[in-house]
Amino acid sequence: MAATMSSILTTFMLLLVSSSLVRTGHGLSYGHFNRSVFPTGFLFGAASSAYQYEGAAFEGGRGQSIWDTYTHKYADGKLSGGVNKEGIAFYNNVFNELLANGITPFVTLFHWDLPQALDDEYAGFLSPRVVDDFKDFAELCFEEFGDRIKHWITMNEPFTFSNGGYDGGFIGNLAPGRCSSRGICAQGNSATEPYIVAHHLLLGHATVAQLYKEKYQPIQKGEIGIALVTHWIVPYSSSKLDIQAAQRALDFIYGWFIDPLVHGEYPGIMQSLVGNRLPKFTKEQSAMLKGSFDFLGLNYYTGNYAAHILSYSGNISSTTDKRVRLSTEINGVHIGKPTGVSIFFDYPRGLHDLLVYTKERYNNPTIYITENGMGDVNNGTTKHAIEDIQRVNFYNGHLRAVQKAIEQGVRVKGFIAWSFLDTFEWGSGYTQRFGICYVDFKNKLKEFLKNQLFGSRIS
Ligand SMILES: N=C(CCCS[C@@H]1CC(=O)N(Cc2ccccc2)C1=O)N[C@@H]1O[C@H](CO[C@@H]2OC[C@@H](O)[C@H](O)[C@H]2O)[C@@H](O)[C@H](O)[C@H]1O
Repeated sequence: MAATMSSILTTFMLLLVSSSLVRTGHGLSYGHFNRSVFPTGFLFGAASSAYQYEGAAFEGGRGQSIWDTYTHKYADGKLSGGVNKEGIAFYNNVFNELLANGITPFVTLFHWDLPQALDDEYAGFLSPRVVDDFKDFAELCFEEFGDRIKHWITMNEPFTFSNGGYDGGFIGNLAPGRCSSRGICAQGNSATEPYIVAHHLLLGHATVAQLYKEKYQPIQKGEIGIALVTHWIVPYSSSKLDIQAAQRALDFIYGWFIDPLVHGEYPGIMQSLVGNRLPKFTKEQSAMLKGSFDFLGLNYYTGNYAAHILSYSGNISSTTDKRVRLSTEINGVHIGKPTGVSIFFDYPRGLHDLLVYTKERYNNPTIYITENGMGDVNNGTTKHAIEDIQRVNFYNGHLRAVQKAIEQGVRVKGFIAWSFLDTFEWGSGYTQRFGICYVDFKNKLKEFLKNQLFGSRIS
């Protein structure tokens, strides 16, 4: 199976902050708030991912991934099968072009598009065999690109891949579309498979991080990390049960991955509530996991309220195990300003609180915000879309939240917006626009800079 780079996370200079938006015409008067209020060297960027951006599903020697199967049904592989030289050439061109334009690439090795051949051969991340193939793929990338790529992210959101792909996740089903509900999924077991997949994702991450730090980092002088995601979770009420429920939700969503990375073990509450359905790390695996990152990538989109529930109906699953009811409103009042995505609300306080929580609970790690953004519904006019005032206000709020956390000692080194362009949004297709640049899907994918940000049209 030809190896294909799973995704590229690149940093573009995000002009939003550096243009210090002081415009009265649209009420966009933010006063003196621009990149100078951030530490010297603070990175601003915008993100992409291979499956969501590239298309060319059958070109350039590219192998099929589980997302090709998933979208083509509903909508490549081992190195022993040979290396796709066209793929290597493609990414050499991408990286060289970025660097030639003063852009620093952050490269994510796995952004959910597992080669279909590995899913066919041994059920992908349900098998420990994936760890060796992921290591081989990562080593190829370090060899081919490590002379120029100095910021590596092993994988994007292992939570979302585990929960969305194997438990009919919160943002809807993701590939490979396995879960317990036979009305939704043809196969799968939500009670066990999310935990098995997450376990192998963590071992894959730790194996690749160990390889890089032992064999490549001394020579290539780069850094390696992982990108995690969580909503910020607020207790639904001040009751002790709801306060405990909020912590439980964070442990089941965020702690599921950051605890093994920082402490070498799953959260205690997961071990007690999931029991023997939760895989166990050997002593060696625990030691390999603990501290297996130079930085943490954090993806943040919204806040949720958490209320305790005594029991749950339906299938036992990684979602119901936490015995929490998540919601986005209390008595009809939403946690933040609504966006074009019905489950995401503009709640910058949550990003601040998540950053301080991470500093205080997980030994103040180096952090990059590797994704933050809002979706608006793809049903307006192009003119309206490139005005994009709500997005400017969204980023203003979230950048201020980051700046406040930095002032409180959180070691945030960069902010990368999701996304550079409007793109394919997984289960939502092309119905939600997250781009800081507009793409006219009906007119040869013409790209537009946003008036508020850049004032003119490109290409
Ligand atoms: N979409 C995600 C996952 C965010 C949701 S996962 C999140 C964490 C969390 O606490 N919860 C709540 C939760 C947790 C557990 C159980 C139930 C509910 C989540 O669901 N991440 C990034 O978001 C970007 C925007 O994703 C869109 O978000 C809105 C969806 O409607 C749309 O389909 C999706 O593409 C993607 O394009 C990137 O590829 C992806 O890395």
